[in-house]
Amino acid sequence: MYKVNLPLGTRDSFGEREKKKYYIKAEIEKKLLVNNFMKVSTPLLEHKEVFSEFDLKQMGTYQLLDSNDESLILRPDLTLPLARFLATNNVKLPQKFYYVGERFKISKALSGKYNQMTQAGIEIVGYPSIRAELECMLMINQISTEFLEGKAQIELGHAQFADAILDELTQDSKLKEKIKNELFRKNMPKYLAYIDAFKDQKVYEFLKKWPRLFGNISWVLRKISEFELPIKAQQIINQLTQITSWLEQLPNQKVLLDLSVAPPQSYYTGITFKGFIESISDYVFSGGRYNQLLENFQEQAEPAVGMGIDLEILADFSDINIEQDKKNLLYYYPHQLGMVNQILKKHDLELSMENKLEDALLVAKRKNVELYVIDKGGQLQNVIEDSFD
Ligand SMILES: N[C@@H](Cc1c[nH]c[nH+]1)C(=O)O
Repeated sequence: MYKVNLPLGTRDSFGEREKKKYYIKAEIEKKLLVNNFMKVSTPLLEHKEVFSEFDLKQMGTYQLLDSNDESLILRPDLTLPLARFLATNNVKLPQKFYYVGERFKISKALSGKYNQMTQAGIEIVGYPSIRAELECMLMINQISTEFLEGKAQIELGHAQFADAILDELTQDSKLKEKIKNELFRKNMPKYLAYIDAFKDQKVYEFLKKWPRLFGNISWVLRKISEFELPIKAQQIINQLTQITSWLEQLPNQKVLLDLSVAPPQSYYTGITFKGFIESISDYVFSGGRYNQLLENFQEQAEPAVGMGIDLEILADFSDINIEQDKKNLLYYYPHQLGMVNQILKKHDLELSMENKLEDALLVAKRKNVELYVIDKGGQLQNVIEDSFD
């Protein structure tokens, strides 16, 4: 017997779930194509170096060897392959791109998570304007409204906020990393021990409150206004305050702010955002600005903003109902195949699979649809049950 069980962390997806996923994917793609996003498909496999940005072991990537014993990676992320693509193809910038594809990460055993996920994503490259971030957030709001009953909340952050605070305190980059680490993990005892060194400084009051500065946006902004921050940090706060006031105009959109969280990806350099629904821990949307990333692949940096959209979560948690019209059936004889071909161009019919007309009729009755046959003149005839009596 062949082995029939699947590798750990993988699954078959089929039937209603797969239909829902396909529908959502198609709707998102349609929206992006009409908005002039260019579709890009890159391979599942890339050279290891494309992901130098990541700690591949910690991330849990699949590594394979090609015929030259060279390490290849099953992509854990689709933004880095797109950056590699831009450096190797002469595509005109600025430009908006999108992709839909599989990504792979080995999750912890028994975590209940899958190692292969379909992700859609957009990358808006070459535009320094805040309009790039706003377009992503508008899209989160629209997808949430269409597929998640408006339940997705947006959580804003900034990849440089922590450095903007810590750069004013110390030049010791190792210490800065340690403080950030404990702050992001909300490990209070260790965090407090590290910041003790700055007890005599004005910013110490802020440092003590920092790990708790997340949640309702007006609450966080009110709290933070009690402190005098370094100029760069204050500029970030001003920018986030401004964006928040714009986001308030989106229908039904809850917005949160987290100033003590690690940026979702190491390559972000500016505003970051995640979209989540309350009942689940994984994010449906995750993105941010990454102005330096392209410099790793080519000479010139490019301003860029992008986000990933988790199609698995959308398929699992969307309650859209994909109503399918019931199709009437066509019973035909194999020698009528040419006529069938003509008829299907004009009529929306499903072909009966039964060999016998009476069986086809039984199926049609069970499905509560009409049954048609093709008469000698090539015309459709509705089959009336009495004809069998
Ligand atoms: N690649 C990121 C999402 C993203 C796209 N563009 C920028 N960020 C992720 O998977 O989290």
